[in-house]
Formats: sequence, structure tokens, C-alpha cells
Amino acid sequence: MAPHPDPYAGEVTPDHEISPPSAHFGEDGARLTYGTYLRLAELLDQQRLETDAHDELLFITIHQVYELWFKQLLHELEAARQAMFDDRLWWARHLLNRVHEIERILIEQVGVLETMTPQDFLQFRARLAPASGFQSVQFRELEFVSGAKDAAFLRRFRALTEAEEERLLRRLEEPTLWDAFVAVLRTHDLPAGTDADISASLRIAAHDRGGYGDVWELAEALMTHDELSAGWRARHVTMVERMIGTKTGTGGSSGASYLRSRLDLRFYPLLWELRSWL
Ligand code: HEM
Ligand SMILES: N[C@@H](CC(=O)c1ccccc1NC=O)C(=O)O
Repeated sequence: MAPHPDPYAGEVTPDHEISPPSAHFGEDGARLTYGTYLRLAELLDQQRLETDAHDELLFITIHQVYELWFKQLLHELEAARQAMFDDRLWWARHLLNRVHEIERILIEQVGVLETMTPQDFLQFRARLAPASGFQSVQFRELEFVSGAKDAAFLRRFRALTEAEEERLLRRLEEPTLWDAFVAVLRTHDLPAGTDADISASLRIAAHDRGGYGDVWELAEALMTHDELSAGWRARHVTMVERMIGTKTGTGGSSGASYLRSRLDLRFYPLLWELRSWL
């Protein structure tokens, strides 16, 4: 058999194949480019350093990437909540699986920031106060939507804009993922009037996966969201201890010991308790 010729061997792609002069697929308006679609001029102009410390760009970039993912997580969790109210359990699970993958990235990403040494961080740390991750509105929104509503955080925020305060107040009013899950139990004729009812219903679903497989898998997906959130808190605090030891935080808290006090937070305690009774 004749050897298969490489059609591109030794050839340079002609210019007309790189930039066709005529409109191609979907190019009618020819309005968008990579940069305009993604708003790169704006995005890449948002890293404004307070000092000339080398590592400050990394510090800002990491936080901005976190906030972009937080925005995406809120988008997915809102849709997952609606899917549960609509009893579209496959869609809720699909979205929660995406949430889990993003959350794994958020944990993994801590390692990038940890390549910064404490002494390099100290070159610009003092300039950050009183700013702190404590003031991340989207982080608190994620906690509220997930089920850990705590109005006390609104009072502890410094200098919330009106829009941010409105967003947090709305999150305090609207249903949580747990409320939506309880609605799913009811839709599937499982009692959910009290915590005791819910626990009993969870046991029924756990032991009858033929009958309640979708409900069980959804409970497990919420459990994974809870576990990964706890994982991020644990990863964050070990990084904090490595970076600043027992120093107080720029946000005015006791620092690592405040963060340690939040490690036991669980969004869905009934799902965790269930394990003891299976
Ligand atoms: C050098 C790296 C970091 C250090 C030393 C650090 C330190 C701290 C400290 C001490 C606190 C307690 C509040 C206070 O400042 O008094 C805190 C809270 C917080 N930090 Fe960080 N942090 C770091 C990186 C990050 C990153 C990359 C994020 C990602 C968004 C983040 C998000 C948060 C959040 C959301 C809180 C509030 C936690 C809560 O109230 O449960 N931090 N951080
Ligand atoms: N709270 C940190 C400083 C810090 O990490 C930070 C400062 C400004 C904006 C976001 C931050 N990230 C997490 O707390 C500290 O006490 O060193």
C-alpha cells in the first residue's frame, strides 16, 4: 500500500484560510472578537496594586478568581434550588455535580497562594487593613443560600454598599437549598413536618433506594456540597496559620482562632446525624 501522504507536510497555511474575507458560520454581524466578547480590556484592567510588592498581583488575582467562581456557584445553586422545587431532580443533581467540581478547584487553588512566603506577604499585608475576606458578600450569600443564615454577619460587615446590603437581606428572606430539599421530600410523599419527620424520611429513602433513588442521590449531592464547603474552611485556616500564625486578622477578628471556631459549621446537620442511625 502507498504511504498515506501528509497533506500539510512542508506547507504554510495560505493567508486566505486563516482570515477568510467572506462571512463564515454565524458571522453575519462580525461584531465579536475573543477580547470584546470576554471583555478582556475591562477584566485585565482590574488588578490595581497598593504596593510594589512582587506577590501582590498573585494575591489580587487569586481573590478575583474566587469571586468569579462564587458568582458561578450562586448561579448554579439558585438553579438547583428551583429544580428541586419543580421536582426536576436529575437537573438539580447535574448542577450540584458542577458545583462540586468548582468547589474542588477552590480548595486546590489555596496551594497557589501558599507559594507566597509569610515574609513576602508581610511586605503588603499592613496596607490591606481593615479589608479582609470577612467582607466577601458573595461568600456570605453562598452560606445563606446553602442554609447557614446568620443575620449577625450583616451587622459585622463594615461599609456595605446599599446594593450589597439588599442582596444579603434578600438572601436571608429567600428559601435555602435545604428548604427546597424538604419540599422534595413532601413531593415524594415523605413526611417532612418536623426534624424528626425528616430524619425518619431520610432513613426510609436510604433503605429503599429502589423506590427513592433520586431523593437519596440528591441528599448525597447536598452532603458533598456541605463536605466540600467544610473542606475549604479547613484548608483556608491551615493556610492562615502558615501565613500569619496567631496574629489578629486585618478584619479585626482574632484570626486563626476565629476561623477555627467556624470549622464545625454544617449546612445539613440532619444529613450528618443520619449516619449514626443507619
Ligand atoms: C494570605 C492569605 C490569607 C490570609 C492570611 C487570610 C486570613 C484570614 C483571616 C485572619 C480571616 C479572619 C477575618 C479577619 O481578617 O479578621 C479571614 C477570613 C476570611 N477569608 Fe481569608 N485569608 C487569606 C486568603 C483568603 C482567600 C484567597 C480567600 C478567598 C476568597 C479568603 C476568604 C476569606 C473569607 C470568606 C473569610 C471569612 C470567613 C468566615 O467568616 O467564616 N481568604 N481570612
Ligand atoms: N485577613 C488577612 C488578609 C487577607 O487575607 C485579605 C485582605 C484583604 C482582602 C482579602 C483577604 N483575604 C482573606 O481574608 C490577614 O489578616 O492577613
